[in-house]
Amino acid sequence: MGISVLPIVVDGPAHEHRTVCLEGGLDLECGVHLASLEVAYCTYGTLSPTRDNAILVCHALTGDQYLAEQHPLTGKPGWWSRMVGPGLPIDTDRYFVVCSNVLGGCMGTTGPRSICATTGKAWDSAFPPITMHDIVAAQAKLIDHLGIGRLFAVIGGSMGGMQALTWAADFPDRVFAAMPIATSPFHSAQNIAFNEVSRQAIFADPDWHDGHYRDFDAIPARGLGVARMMAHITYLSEEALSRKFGRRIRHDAATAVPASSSPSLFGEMFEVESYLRHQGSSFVRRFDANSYLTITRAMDYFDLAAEHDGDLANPFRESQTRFCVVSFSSDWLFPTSQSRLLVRALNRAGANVSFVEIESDRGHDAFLLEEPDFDRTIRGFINGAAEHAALLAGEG
Ligand SMILES: CC(=O)SCCNC(=O)CCNC(=O)[C@H](O)C(C)(C)COP(=O)(O)OP(=O)(O)OC[C@H]1O[C@@H](n2cnc3c(N)ncnc32)[C@H](O)[C@@H]1OP(=O)(O)O
Ligand SMILES: N[C@@H](CCO)C(=O)O
Repeated sequence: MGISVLPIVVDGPAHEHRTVCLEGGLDLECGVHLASLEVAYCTYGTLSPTRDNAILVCHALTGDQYLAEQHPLTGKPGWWSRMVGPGLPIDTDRYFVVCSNVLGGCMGTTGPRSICATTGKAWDSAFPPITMHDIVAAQAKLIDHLGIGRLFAVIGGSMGGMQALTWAADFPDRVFAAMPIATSPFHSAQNIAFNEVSRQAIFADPDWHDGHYRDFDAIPARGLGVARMMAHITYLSEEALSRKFGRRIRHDAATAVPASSSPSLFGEMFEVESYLRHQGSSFVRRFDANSYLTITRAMDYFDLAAEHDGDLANPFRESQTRFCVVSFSSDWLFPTSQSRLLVRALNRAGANVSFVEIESDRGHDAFLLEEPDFDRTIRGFINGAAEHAALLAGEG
């Protein structure tokens, strides 16, 4: 197995960034065999001699492995820097934390930008369709490579929560505790609809070139930017947008973030428009359109009950995993009602499950923000699971 190790940087908890080429490639659910599987990942903390302290953190749709240190493209802190580190709720003094870029991504793990072994060219839009099971299977190969049998915990928000659930369903003996956050056991019709609008925005961009835009030295920046603008609205809430911007007009419209195509009508724009343009244009600088299409599709396919004879309890029967399901009260993208469905199914399956709805008016992305109750919930669940593990070890 080939490994490249990037230097440790000292802007967060001690960590390593690596890309590993995993032998044997990966058989995808669609029937395609990926001859080469590379996984880019970051680790924080130290694996215990008994290898029982590993926490896998799974990222959301546009996240990546830069969990708790500076992002190389944006220069910003890792997306969960406030959650992962020494003494933080996911405490790197106690736990060995792993976060990998998902299969299909664009930050080093095999995805549309990778070279197809058969053609010798980048896959681009010919990258095969993948599922949440494929994403998790690639992570499982990484966890094997790290010599970890059972993960102490798998934690993730949004699409990261879909991965946490898939881990518990596909590898019940390898997950001691699971925390699916702001997520759902299936992607709803409304969410598929939003994804489809995003995809159509990309396809409508004249720089799309059937997904082979890189051959034309182009990127479908307008389409991808609009896709992100639209999606970003779904990550917030009416309250959050009203509080941030209300109906305020941006008076320095001339110097505001430019629109990707047309000028602002009437020479002025609302602050919220400027904000969304900023979100769209900064996203385009860090993400690839084909990865966006690949991963949104994987989310759309996700439906754990449908795969198990229509009963969501089925994948969790016999499960020994401790679950803590977390939702946010103002999350209308992955509403609490979907978490409740999951909790009911876990109860029917006889699983060990707790459920917390965090009061927040900041919408879906609240899981990325400062929410003291949420921090306490994560810390409490991890501590409780550790006590349980110690008890079991004592009994054994
Ligand atoms: C789980 C994972 O894997 S993480 C997923 C990938 N990461 C993300 O999705 C993070 C991107 N998302 C965000 O930044 C989301 O906005 C949030 C909700 C998480 C952050 O919320 P907040 O910290 O409240 O930041 P906010 O939403 O106000 O956005 C701040 C940005 O908007 C800009 N901004 C704010 N107001 C305006 C305005 N009127 N006009 C233009 N830009 C504006 C700020 O300058 C800042 O820009 P920067 O990010 O380039 O520094
Ligand atoms: N804002 C996060 C969560 C979306 O579910 C992301 O872009 O990945």
